[in-house]
Amino acid sequence: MKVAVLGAAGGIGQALALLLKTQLPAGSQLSLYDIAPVTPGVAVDLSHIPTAVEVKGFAGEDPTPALEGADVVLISAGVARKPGMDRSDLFNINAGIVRNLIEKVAATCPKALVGVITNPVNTTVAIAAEVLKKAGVYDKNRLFGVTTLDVIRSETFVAELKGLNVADVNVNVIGGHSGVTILPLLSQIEGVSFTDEEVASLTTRIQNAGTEVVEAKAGGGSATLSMGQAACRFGLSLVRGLQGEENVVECAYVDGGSEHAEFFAQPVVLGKNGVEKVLPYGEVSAFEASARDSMLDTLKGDIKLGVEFVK
Ligand SMILES: NC(=O)C1=CN([C@@H]2O[C@H](COP(=O)(O)OP(=O)(O)OC[C@H]3O[C@@H](n4cnc5c(N)ncnc54)[C@H](O)[C@@H]3O)[C@@H](O)[C@H]2O)C=CC1
Ligand SMILES: O=C([O-])CC(=O)C(=O)O
Repeated sequence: MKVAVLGAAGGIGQALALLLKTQLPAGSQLSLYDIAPVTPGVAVDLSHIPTAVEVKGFAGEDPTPALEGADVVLISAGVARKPGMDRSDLFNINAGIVRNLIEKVAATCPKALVGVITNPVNTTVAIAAEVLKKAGVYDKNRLFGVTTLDVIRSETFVAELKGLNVADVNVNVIGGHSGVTILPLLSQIEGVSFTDEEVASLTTRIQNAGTEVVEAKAGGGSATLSMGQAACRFGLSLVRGLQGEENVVECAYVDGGSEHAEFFAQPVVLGKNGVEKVLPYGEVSAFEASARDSMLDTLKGDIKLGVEFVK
């Protein structure tokens, strides 16, 4: 199994690479690429950790050598937010970065499962899809916006609030990955009840959790360590699916035939070809139905921006 990380010298990339070096199945290859010249050094550094995962690092303008033979590609290349910025403020720089990297994916490893972390995810995934379509290699089951950070945050915050063992808490988060498009389905959590005030404040906290980190880091970037963990969880789930494990389920932002929007985050079963099945997200409360319906204009606008960028 070969996993490539693009943006591997960055805050997320290095955390993710470390976790993958220690957690990928024995015999895997980890391929690290970033424009930063330090990247081969990051790979040498990681290669001294005694696990049966081979690490190689590549720097420079062309990601092709890093992508050859990749089964999974995780992309965190791009710029991160500073206080006062919205995720959509990253579009001007990150749209072009994602487009260029996906062009190389299309040419080098078109069958790879691709997880896009780079913000604004609602838009960069639409860009990736359009680039893959242009190249004639688009397979909607192989492209994912990584929204796992919203899931692990929801699980953490719910467990804290209710005094639960976080390992027992599972939360589906649907929609997209910014502001009001992030919708945790708190009403579905088994054995837990919330007051209306708790639902409203917890939902807002989960939607603004990225900003919470951006402000706390005071100009030093956005979430990197929790995102490294989230991306590792998602990447390992992609690998487990590819290896034929059954019942691997994650929420992800996919082109899954949703009635709501062209791309929509919801639970999917992962398998040998990526998305094996899109699962219904189940019953929602009146609060959640209203939040879902009122996010759709924003989400569709974000998607349209990505489609138009490539056209
Ligand atoms: N999906 C999600 O839940 C989350 C997404 N993010 C996003 O992830 C992205 C990366 O964040 P960080 O790692 O904190 O940023 P960072 O600035 O620490 O790292 C980004 C890396 O990308 C590299 N890079 C820039 N252009 C490149 C290119 N053309 N090819 C290859 N590498 C390139 C840079 O050299 C740098 O090493 C940001 O867009 C951020 O908003 C951050 C947190 C959560
Ligand atoms: O908020 C940001 O800019 C980074 C991000 O996507 C998150 O932490 O959820």
